[in-house]
Amino acid sequence: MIVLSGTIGAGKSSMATILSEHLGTKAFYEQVDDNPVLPLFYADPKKYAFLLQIYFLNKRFESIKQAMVDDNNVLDRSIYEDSLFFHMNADMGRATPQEVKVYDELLANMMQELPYAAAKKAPDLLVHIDISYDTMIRRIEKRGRDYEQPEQDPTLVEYYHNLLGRYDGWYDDYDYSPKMKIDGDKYDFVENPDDLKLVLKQIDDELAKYRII
Ligand SMILES: Nc1ncnc2c1ncn2[C@@H]1O[C@H](COP(=O)(O)OP(=O)(O)OP(=O)(O)O)[C@@H](O)[C@H]1O
Ligand SMILES: Nc1nc(=O)c2ncn([C@H]3C[C@H](O)[C@@H](CO)O3)c2[nH]1
Repeated sequence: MIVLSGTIGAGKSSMATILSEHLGTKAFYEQVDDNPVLPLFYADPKKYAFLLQIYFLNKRFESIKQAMVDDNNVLDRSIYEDSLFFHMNADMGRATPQEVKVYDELLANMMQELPYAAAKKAPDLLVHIDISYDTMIRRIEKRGRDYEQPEQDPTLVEYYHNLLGRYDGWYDDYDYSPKMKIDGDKYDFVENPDDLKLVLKQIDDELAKYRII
């Protein structure tokens, strides 16, 4: 299983489609447009942070179990990043210490089940798409989900800065599997075929290095 990571608008869903087609495997997407809790969370984060987290945890676990059935399926975001989101929200006062404790214990418990529920526990390769704040905002605007727009909710500027800041340390500390970074500012793998070729070559080389393909 290949897992994509990166902040909001990094290009994970786009890359999940591209990479799974390239490898002839399946993509497993994050539940976003059909997620009933996400708009509620953006409207009232304090009330809905915990519920949203349980929603994502449940859906993510389901996707991991399905994705791990066959080799080289591609997962749009890791379960570890959900925890990053929640801890950041908790530090912003949007979840109680009790909710954090329940979430952390539930996550640990569910992770212990993975070896039984699926062939193995960790991804084969983490592909992290790294983007700057400016690119993040441009992509969020380009995609146009109402509730993510800083124009509508100026508090999102600080939220997005915090999130990006946490991602740097998160990637450096990540050690569950081999990992690689893609420069999402430099390579427009969505609209530029030459950039796409270069990015796919970087991923193929890394997969070959670890004998994943
Ligand atoms: N490398 C890229 N070059 C140009 N446009 C891109 C690139 N990556 C993504 N985009 C565009 O940016 C927007 C966000 O991309 P996408 O939905 O794939 O991000 P994501 O990481 O899955 O976001 P989220 O975590 O919020 O679901 C889309 O409109 C997509 O077409
Ligand atoms: N609070 C919170 N916790 C998560 O685990 C999480 N995972 C994703 N998201 C939000 C970010 C994008 O708006 C949108 C799509 O990634 O969903 C999350 N929000």
